[in-house]
Amino acid sequence: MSEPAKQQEPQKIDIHTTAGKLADLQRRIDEATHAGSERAVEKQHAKGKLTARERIALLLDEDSFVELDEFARHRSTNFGLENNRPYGDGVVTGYGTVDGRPVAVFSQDFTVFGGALGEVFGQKIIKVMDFALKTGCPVIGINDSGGARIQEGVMALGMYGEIFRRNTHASGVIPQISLVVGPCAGGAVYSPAITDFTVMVDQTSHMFITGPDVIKTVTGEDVGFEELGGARTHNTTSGVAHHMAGDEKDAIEYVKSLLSYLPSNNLSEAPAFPEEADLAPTDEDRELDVLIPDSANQPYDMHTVIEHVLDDGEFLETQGMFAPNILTGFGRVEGFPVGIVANQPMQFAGCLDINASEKAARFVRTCDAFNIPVVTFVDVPGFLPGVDQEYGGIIRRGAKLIYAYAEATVPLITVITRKAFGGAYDVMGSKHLGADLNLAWPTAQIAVMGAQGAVNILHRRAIAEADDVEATRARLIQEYEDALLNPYTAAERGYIDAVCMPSETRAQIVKGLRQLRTKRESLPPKKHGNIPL
Ligand SMILES: CCCC(=O)SCCNC(=O)CCNC(=O)[C@H](O)C(C)(C)COP(=O)(O)OP(=O)(O)OC[C@H]1O[C@@H](n2cnc3c(N)ncnc32)[C@H](O)[C@@H]1OP(=O)(O)O
Repeated sequence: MSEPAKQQEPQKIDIHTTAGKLADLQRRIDEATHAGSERAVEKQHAKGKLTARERIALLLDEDSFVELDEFARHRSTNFGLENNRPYGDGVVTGYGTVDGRPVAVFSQDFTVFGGALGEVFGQKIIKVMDFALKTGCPVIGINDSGGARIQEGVMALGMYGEIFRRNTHASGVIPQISLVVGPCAGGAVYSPAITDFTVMVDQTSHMFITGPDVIKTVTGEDVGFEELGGARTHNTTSGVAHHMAGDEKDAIEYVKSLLSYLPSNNLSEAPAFPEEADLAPTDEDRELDVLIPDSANQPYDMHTVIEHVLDDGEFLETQGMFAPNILTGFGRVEGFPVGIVANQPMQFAGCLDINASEKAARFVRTCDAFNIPVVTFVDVPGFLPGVDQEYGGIIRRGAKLIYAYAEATVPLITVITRKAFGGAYDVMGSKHLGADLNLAWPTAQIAVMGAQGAVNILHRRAIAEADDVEATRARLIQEYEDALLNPYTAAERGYIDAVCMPSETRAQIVKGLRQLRTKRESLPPKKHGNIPL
């Protein structure tokens, strides 16, 4: 249990006078803002962590924070809790602005009851979430907590359930961002998991359902906090987190950057800084004309393509450390936010696998929910082969990406830079799934499969019977490449709207997005779809 906050010297305040009542309020405010003991604050700082209020101060514009429920406190009498009733009950909630735009925030205070969530604590979070939903502003949850307050039992669990329900109802209506800057354990992890983005800090953030001790007892596995649920693990292995920050300041800056691309709610426009682009190809644009290697097996960095298209080359990557074979993130074109999805030939040759499919699907749905156009860059040789992929459910999990593109009604522009083979061609924002503008570079190869595989299947017998096997194979490969590995067969059928020079890509995307700004499309009415989960 936390130490009671250091009591101030009793002041001679006559609360029967106006001056006394004002002084009494001041005293209470002071008590509320110093709810955690000095020792607990020192411990917090010693761990390299900020306090709940310091975090809010860093996140919000100066002097913009308006606190709610500062004087709320628990009414629990279990285990002597009645002798320790700090104002605020261990969570600071309220609203304010980030870059002048309204947001709601809750910040769990580890210096009070280890940030553990009780009934009143939960009610405060619920209230501020409801407030955010009613006013249509993003909610940022700062998580640093020992989880359900043990002394309050089922009331704490009930509150978590209420929070999860609100997270779900707010999903796709207002942006929800979780900053995990300390422990977030047990079922408590499911609130951040439902939100749109989770940001963690290296070494000081931990998320897990069951901790190392329980795991050791149940399964015998030896694992430390960091390896089990640290920021690196959730950014590289589980995909739970979207960014690993070096410290809390960096984490908060990332949250602010994310907010700069997102609208306040699903009915409002994302922040834009319109600036008419110069469409004449520049020397920088022409760098793309020499990007694609002559050999189809040689990789290149898809970041280069993305940065050539986005304003000032600025790309805010999400889940940059997870499934690096696909890139997702935000940027601007002519000052308007866009979401980017792109195969990355530098990793697994850009193949789609389970992780990449889920990462991209979630991102496309986030963009669609918040009316942010999606620009997709395609260089995909297919799905990653492997028994573990099949057993892991690549069929149902890969299907999520199809589902995400097919139900998206935001402007969709797709550019095929090189390979678009097999089912992966369909999946990656194809015309057939509903993309509005599909472009291809002259280097595009749109086909059922690559030349080697195709020739082995189509001409197995001819190759086996040939006098010169290698020469025959080479000739057949050449024939296949010349006949099918190009963008023109697709262009003949209108599956590709235009084949353009790589250096024209930026101008094509600018013009396309201008035209699509008035796009309106709706899906058949239904309660909700049944995305393969
Ligand atoms: C639907 C949601 C269901 C759930 O949340 S189930 C999960 C329940 N929570 C847990 O199992 C985590 C319990 N806590 C811990 O393991 C550790 O406290 C934790 C989070 C790793 C932090 O460790 P340390 O940094 O060493 O800090 P510490 O243990 O000294 O804790 C600081 C003060 O906070 C208190 N505290 C932490 N978790 C609490 C809880 N759940 N309920 C009530 N009090 C809790 C702890 O007793 C300590 O108090 P004090 O400063 O000694 O007075």
